[in-house]
Amino acid sequence: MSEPFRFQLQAKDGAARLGAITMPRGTIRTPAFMPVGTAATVKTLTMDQVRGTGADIILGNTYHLMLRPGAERVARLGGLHEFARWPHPILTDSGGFQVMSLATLRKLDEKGVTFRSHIDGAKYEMSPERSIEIQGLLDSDIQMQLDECVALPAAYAEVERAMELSLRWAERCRIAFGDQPGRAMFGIVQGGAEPALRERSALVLKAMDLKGYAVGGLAVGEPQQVMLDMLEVTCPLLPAEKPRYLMGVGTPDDILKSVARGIDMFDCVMPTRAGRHGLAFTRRGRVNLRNARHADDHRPLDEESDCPAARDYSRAYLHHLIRAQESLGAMLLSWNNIAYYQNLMQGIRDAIGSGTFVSHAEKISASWAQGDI
Ligand SMILES: C=CCOC(=O)Nc1nc2cc3[nH]c(NC)nc3cc2c(=O)[nH]1
Repeated sequence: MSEPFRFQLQAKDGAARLGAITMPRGTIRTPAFMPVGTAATVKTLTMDQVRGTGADIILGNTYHLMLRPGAERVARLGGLHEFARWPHPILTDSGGFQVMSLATLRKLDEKGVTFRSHIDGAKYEMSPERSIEIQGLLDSDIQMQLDECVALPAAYAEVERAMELSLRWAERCRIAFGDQPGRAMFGIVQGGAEPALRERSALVLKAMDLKGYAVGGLAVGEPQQVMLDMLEVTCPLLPAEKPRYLMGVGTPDDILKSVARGIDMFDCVMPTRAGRHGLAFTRRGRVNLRNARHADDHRPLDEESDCPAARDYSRAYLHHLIRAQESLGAMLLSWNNIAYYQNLMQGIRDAIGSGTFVSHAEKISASWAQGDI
């Protein structure tokens, strides 16, 4: 096979990049949005629906899957792609972030994190080596290093300690991952809102010559401008010929502004979580279907959409389903929102390809500001 993991930069428009990652299980068109498939499912949607929205890759969560159904069990069942019937690329997180936000009785030291399951209280130890082993058992295509992400604001010394630990863990993950053609391991740049720490983290990870680089430690409570400032510090220090992944981001506005600063990959629970709570993303802005003003509105969310959830159902019906807490409501809005995000990404890719990204981003943002829609 040709190069088993290849990132091609196809065009640039300012700092925005158009590219493609080619892997054995398929090609990921960048800038890319990765729907979050936490427990081997993109909540409420079939994988055919997810694929139908244009997604090239989904995200799986190591923390959830190691607890239930268990990494060894998923391996016995043929790996995550077979288990969940998603034959395309999957990126798995290392579990670190989830452990620190979901597990109880967590302890973190040089060797890794120890914690109790939020499901049954069982005790687990997660070292950098075990995190890579689990991601391999899941048959993950893009694996993440184990890292420590600190919530912001945080003291400089705390951010520095976590960043240096994450660098030592990156090296241990690099060694544990070894050489797996067709798979990739990404490093995660840490450093909080401190330019000097971001610079050190980026340069040390760059020297490890990894296949791709995530920017972590952001979208953890800081203002959007702080996040964007850290991207302007970090992205220029990362190798231009490697993909850059901004973790946990974000709203459509976050994505436009982060693409403009050199980010290639995104993941966020926003479209599916908001959908389950009745919030619809549309070309003209957000629509809260819980609101009674939709009770008699026979219009669909977007008559021009290629997604049935946006085109074929009245707002009145969606309002009814959400108010009645019918599961079809959560499914249709999650479907609409994932389709909206994928259409947003396709528009971004087309604009970078034609050198019109700046005006495209302005047009998209202006269309949201139409208020009452
Ligand atoms: C798939 C992700 C790979 O996860 C890891 O292995 N570690 C990791 N995950 C993060 C997830 C985040 N979500 C947000 N905001 C919603 N900020 C995040 C920051 C990190 C981070 O610094 N590290």
